[in-house]
Amino acid sequence: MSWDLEIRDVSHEYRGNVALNDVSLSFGEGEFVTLLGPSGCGKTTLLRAIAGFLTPRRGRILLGGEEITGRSPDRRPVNMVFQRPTLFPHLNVADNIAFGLRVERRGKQEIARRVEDMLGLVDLADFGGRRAHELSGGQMQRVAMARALIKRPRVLLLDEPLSALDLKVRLQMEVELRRMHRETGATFVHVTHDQREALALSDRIALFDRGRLVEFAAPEEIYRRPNSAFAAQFVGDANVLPVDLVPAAFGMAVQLGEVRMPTPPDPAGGTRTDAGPAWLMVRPESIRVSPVGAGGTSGRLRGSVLDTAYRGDVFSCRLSVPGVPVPLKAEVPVEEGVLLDVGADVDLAWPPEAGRVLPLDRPPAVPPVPAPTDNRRAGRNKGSADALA
Ligand SMILES: Nc1ncnc2c1ncn2[C@@H]1O[C@H](COP(=O)(O)OP(=O)(O)OP(=O)(O)O)[C@@H](O)[C@H]1O
Repeated sequence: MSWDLEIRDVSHEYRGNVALNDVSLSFGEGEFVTLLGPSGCGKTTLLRAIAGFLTPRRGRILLGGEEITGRSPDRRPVNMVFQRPTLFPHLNVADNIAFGLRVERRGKQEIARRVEDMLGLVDLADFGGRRAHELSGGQMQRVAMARALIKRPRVLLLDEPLSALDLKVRLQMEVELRRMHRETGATFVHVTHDQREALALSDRIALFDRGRLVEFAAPEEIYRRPNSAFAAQFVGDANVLPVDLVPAAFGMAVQLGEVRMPTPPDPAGGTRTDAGPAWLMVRPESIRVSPVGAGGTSGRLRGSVLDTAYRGDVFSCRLSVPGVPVPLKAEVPVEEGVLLDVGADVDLAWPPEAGRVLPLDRPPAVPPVPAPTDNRRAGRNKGSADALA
């Protein structure tokens, strides 16, 4: 039997406040799926409905082909790990992990064997005798994982389990989570609003916006070929630029500010034929920035540097382009040594396939373009933030 998890037409409101709006999704057995989206978009509500902590107003949830929508949490092969683990303070790590099996009245030997397996799985083999207050945040979260996994759930629900941890521990735990997922073979359903974490962990990402599922695809697909301006901006913070599609000699052209360019090739094979406003998506790392006239880019698209931030391997910079109401974000590799003085004029270019035309579904949140500054103080981070200092 296959333990696929199916969410069918699920909607939920809290006293008239819509949290989930007709969501349908199915996860294959053993998949690692992340529910991603901004705060309040309904991720936790869906997780709680899968766990059995709430029954959605409408729709059905099936596991292995069997309906579990109204079943109590203890009667579904599902377990949950919370953002902040609550371990029993009077029990040591091994007893905390064993707790669920003791409630099930399993034999002593079986419990001891399974606890040992779990301590190994979460890499805490020598920690069985410690108390909760003798553990770091990351170690507590590992104990919580072991406690949830010891009952061999078919589905493990993870409610932002890494968000309270330091960045370094979080990165380490990401690797560990993937390993635990591989070793247990359970379906992992993980909630986060951190798009970087979702990209790093998931087989597929379900992206939510205001209670609706807006995209469900593999990380690379969402990153490279998002289907909406919202997805492009939420995952990876792409440039989403207002453009006009205008008829040209062969098909359509894209009018960006004062520059007209060919429409990017559409990987789906379709060709846009409807003229009018649209969004053009370009990732910051796809934009090549060069001094005016250099590198044969012929200066079709010219901008000036608004500000820069040194990030170790790249300079993140924002550029103002005439006729474009939002700043363009670009990442310039440090070794290219491009002079990025604030106010400097630069040529911008990107390969045609790096652009993507998106429908005008919803205006992305657009920060106003700050006035260029001529602040040229020494130091690597330059620009409008300095001007405020
Ligand atoms: N118990 C509740 N009573 C009333 N409204 C609620 C309740 N729980 C959640 N909501 C509302 O339902 C919507 C969805 O909430 P939910 O917690 O599912 O979002 P989320 O995406 O998990 O957000 P976050 O990332 O902040 O946890 C929000 O508008 C929230 O205010």
